[in-house]
Formats: sequence, structure tokens, C-alpha cells
Amino acid sequence: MNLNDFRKLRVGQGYDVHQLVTGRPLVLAGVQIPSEKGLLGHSDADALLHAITDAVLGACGLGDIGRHFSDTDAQYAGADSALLLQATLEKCAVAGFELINVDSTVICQSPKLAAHMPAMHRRLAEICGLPTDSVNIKAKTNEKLGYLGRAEAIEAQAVVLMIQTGVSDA
Ligand SMILES: Nc1ccn([C@@H]2O[C@H](COP(=O)(O)O)[C@@H](O)[C@H]2O)c(=O)n1
Ligand SMILES: C[C@@]1(CO)OP(=O)(O)OP(=O)(O)OC[C@H]1O
Repeated sequence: MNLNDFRKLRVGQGYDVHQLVTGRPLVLAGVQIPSEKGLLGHSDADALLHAITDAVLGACGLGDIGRHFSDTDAQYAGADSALLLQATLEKCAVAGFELINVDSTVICQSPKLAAHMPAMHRRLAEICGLPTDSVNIKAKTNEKLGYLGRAEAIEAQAVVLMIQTGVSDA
């Protein structure tokens, strides 16, 4: 890689939090996880995919998820957030950006995610169109502190690296 290649790299950061309530499925990384409670939201409330979507949009300078998929638009009621992330990646491709890798953290006091992590990891790679070694998901409790520690919500954070394609080195 020369200096001009590095100038094509773009980093993006994303964050999301959704409340845990009874009567909703828990969906993280596009995978339904057995749980007494699920995340509340206009869509399927997949906080991890929302954080990644925001990170992708941030890297491309394209705003945030709510600007592209409004939470007052009926067409996104109950939406599959995997489709929202894929639509976002398509918009970014049109703007000349390609995803290189994703790292993320889910702050989830309960349930434990370890048993579901292989499926979440596989599905995230599939949604992103990346090899599995280019995506990563980490899980943390909040050590029982605050609203996350009381399992009233689940938070997600994400960082992505993207490259601007079709840009001449000149
Ligand atoms: N919902 C969760 C949270 C954590 N894990 C796993 O446990 C490890 C230790 O978590 P701490 O918050 O106590 O540091 C963590 O590294 C994860 O592997 C989990 O599976 N599900
Ligand atoms: C995904 C969208 C759109 O359905 O709604 P929510 O599921 O409520 O999620 P949020 O992260 O609050 O905001 C992004 C939204 O516009």
C-alpha cells in the first residue's frame, strides 16, 4: 500500500441502545435469541445491526440510520434490520465505498450470548458480504451497573473500516 491507498480509507463509528421489554423477540446480528424479553423499537430493534449501519454511514459521510430509514415511516415498522444494513451498503457502494471490516461490542447483562455467538458471527458476515475473519462481535455485561446492568436495555457499539473505490491515485 502506498500513501494514496491510505488516503482512500475511512473509519466509522456507531452506537445504539434499545429498551428490553416483555412480549418482543430478541434479535441481535439478525439472529433470534431465546429470551424472556426483547428489544423495543419501530423495526425489529436489532441494536447491533443499527450500530453497524450508523458506523457504515459515518465512514461514508452519509449521516445516520434515521435519516435513511425514518422511525415514523410505516414501511419500516417491524423491518428486518439486516435488510436496512444491506440497503445501506448498497447506497455506500453507489457512493463509491466498500466495507473492509467490522468490529463491535454488545453490552448485554442478560441473556448470555456466548452460545449464540457463532450463529451471530456467521450471520453478520453474511449480511455484510464479508469473510468471517473480517467481522467480529464482542459481548460484555455492564457488571450489574446502571440501566444496562439492570438488564433494562441492550447497547451496541461498532467501528468499521471502508475504502473509497474508483478513485484515481493522481
Ligand atoms: N451477555 C453476555 C455478556 C458477556 N458474555 C461473555 O462473558 C465474558 C465476560 O463478560 P464481562 O462483562 O463479565 O467482562 C465476555 O467476554 C463474553 O465472552 C456473554 O457471553 N454474554
Ligand atoms: C431502524 C429505525 C427505523 O425503523 O427505527 P428503530 O427500530 O426504532 O431503531 P432506532 O435505532 O431507534 O432508529 C433507527 C430507525 O429509524
